[in-house]
Amino acid sequence: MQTNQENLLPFHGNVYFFPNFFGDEESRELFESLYHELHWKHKPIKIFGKEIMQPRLTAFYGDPGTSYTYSGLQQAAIPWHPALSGIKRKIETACPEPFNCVLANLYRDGQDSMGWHRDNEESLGACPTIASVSLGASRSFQMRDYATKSTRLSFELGNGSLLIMSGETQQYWEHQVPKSKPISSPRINLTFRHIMANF
Ligand SMILES: O=C(O)CCC(=O)C(=O)O
Ligand SMILES: [Fe+2]
Repeated sequence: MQTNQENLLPFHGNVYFFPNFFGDEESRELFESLYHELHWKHKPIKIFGKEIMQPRLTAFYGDPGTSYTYSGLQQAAIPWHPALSGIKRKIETACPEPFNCVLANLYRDGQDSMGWHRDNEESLGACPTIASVSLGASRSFQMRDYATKSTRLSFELGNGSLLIMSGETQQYWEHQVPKSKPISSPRINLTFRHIMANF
């Protein structure tokens, strides 16, 4: 990705952060329409062969024929919601990538979370660019070196922020959104991705 932004990773990969990519008012309106209009589902994932419910709700949107498999869960894309395609167009001004889908996560409150993982599915290619938009409650997004589990970084992903991960990030770094007891309001996160054909 071409940008004048500072790379926030110290080595192996690139992370760029735009704290106010969407204005407060616009972000609040987007949150309301996505919260009420996306087809949120509570789905299981397979971990070591065992099915467990994800600690959050999800929805997967994208171009016709796009499907995404992760942690034993296959999802076919629902056709773009107009609010999601509007957000995608705006992101593409900062990050001109051919995104063809978006995985939406709804963290209902601070009890919802996402554990340590890498977005390194083969269908994303070797060096995927992932654009992550946050709306609603602010949550911390932590990263650490995958091999050593050290060099921890933490970013506060507030309402209207955009975080872009690119280059070797998904090979060398893992990330999570930990639980946060005091948070009682919801957060929506949208990760725009490009899934290659034939997966
Ligand atoms: O909620 C977030 O900020 C992260 C979401 C994420 O890591 C993912 O969808 O793979
Ligand atoms: Fe992720």
